[in-house]
Amino acid sequence: MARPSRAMSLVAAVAAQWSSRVSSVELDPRGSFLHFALRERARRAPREFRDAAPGGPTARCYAVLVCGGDRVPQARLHRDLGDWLRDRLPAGCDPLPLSSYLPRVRDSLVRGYFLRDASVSGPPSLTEWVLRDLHREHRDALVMCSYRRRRKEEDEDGEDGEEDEEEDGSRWSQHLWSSPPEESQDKVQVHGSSRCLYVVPCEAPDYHPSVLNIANSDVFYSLAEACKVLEECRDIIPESRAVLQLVGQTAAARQSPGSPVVVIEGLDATGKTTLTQSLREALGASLLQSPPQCLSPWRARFDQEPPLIRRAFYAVGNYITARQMGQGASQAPVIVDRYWHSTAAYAIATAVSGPVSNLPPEGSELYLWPADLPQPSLVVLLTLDPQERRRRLQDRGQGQTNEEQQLDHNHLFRLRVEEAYRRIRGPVCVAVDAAPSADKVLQQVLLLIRDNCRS
Ligand SMILES: Nc1ncnc2c1ncn2[C@@H]1O[C@H](COP(=O)(O)OP(=O)(O)OP(=O)(O)O)[C@@H](O)[C@H]1O
Ligand SMILES: Nc1ccn([C@@H]2O[C@H](COP(=O)(O)O)[C@@H](O)[C@H]2O)c(=O)n1
Repeated sequence: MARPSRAMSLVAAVAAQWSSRVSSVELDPRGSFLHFALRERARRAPREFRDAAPGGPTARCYAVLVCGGDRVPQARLHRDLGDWLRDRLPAGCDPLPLSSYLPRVRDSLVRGYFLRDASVSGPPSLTEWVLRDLHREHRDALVMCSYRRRRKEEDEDGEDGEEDEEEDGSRWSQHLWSSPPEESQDKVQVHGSSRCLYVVPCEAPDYHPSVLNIANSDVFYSLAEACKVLEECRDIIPESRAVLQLVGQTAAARQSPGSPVVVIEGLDATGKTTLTQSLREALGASLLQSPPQCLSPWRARFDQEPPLIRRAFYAVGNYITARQMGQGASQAPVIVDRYWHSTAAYAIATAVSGPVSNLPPEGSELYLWPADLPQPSLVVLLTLDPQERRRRLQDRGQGQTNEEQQLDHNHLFRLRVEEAYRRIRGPVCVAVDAAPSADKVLQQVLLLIRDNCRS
């Protein structure tokens, strides 16, 4: 695993803020969460925590949070960490996505994994040995904690005289690993002071925790913000230099081209390629795409990267396409296959899990168009029912990208992408049913262009 290079500062900051932070564990991809907070006074752990935690006197849970170092190596460490843990941990100890954040505080979220260890062999169990190795190697980049059930005799009455009535203990405590765990006793040193914190109930957050960090981590609202990420990648991903060079050659795009610019959006296999080609012929238009052709040599490379880097690449692609739009539209109409709506909708729908209700609320600034990105004259969203889309995908018989496969397998993800498309503002997209024949869809879109675009 790659190591983030510097800074203990965020690690220390997170450790110092425990009693203000909320932890949210994603129990399954359908979006059910366990939320808990930490307090110094003894209290019962929330019911969901007790239900999720394994039973038995040696049961432990663990949290591993990635929060030291610069954001690029941090994002890559988080990506690698999940696979690393899955490869090494015993069966039944699957890493669950964990977010730790200050409620309603933008950019306060740090990510990691929550582990439930039901081993009867410990402590220390095999899981704990694996985590000790990890901690040794990434002490500057990871915050690690263990959680254990309290024995009845350990605690006095808790808040409001609440007693720990259950025989096996309904209180759980968190212990932060800051000294080498082998040397630690029951109470692990917490940045110089010895204390344990109790796992306590808390309110569910207003929105999905990831919403706090979407701006300029998943969705970039200016060329400068996207380029900053690629600049930070220069040494780790040499291909980012080539991409930055191309952007450097991109003169500021013109905001008001002469002829209409029409963007066609939609999920895979909804008929974008078919329609854009027919529109080109029908209107004598030029045809563009985002990401633009000139970025094709690097696309697969950036598709392997975590969202921070991958999304910055697609964001930059829109600005290059925008310049081409400005040039093309001075002569004839321009048709564009995907643009900003795709970049933002997929990014938001991936950052947020679970049902559509977990998306940032309608009207959120996260759906706003970047001020420095030229807007097209019209955005058409092709919609198709899932069965027909799957049939078209199968008929076409090409390989699918990971995200396409996810769309197929994950009904909720598809719904989130479609809803995010609809919520984006700048130009809003006009939905067109793509189920009729290709010619009928073409005729309908030609009508829309005639009614909505000045030439
Ligand atoms: N209106 C239509 N009716 C029936 N089949 C269609 C229609 N439009 C396109 N198809 C067929 O559906 C398949 C997918 O179409 P197309 O490649 O145009 O979609 P796409 O949105 O560009 O996909 P991707 O985003 O994955 O490139 C193709 O086999 C195409 O021939
Ligand atoms: N403007 C864009 C275009 C695409 N993406 C990402 O690429 C995937 C879909 O691309 P296809 O070639 O299959 O059409 C999709 O998963 C998006 O994440 C983008 O972000 N911005």
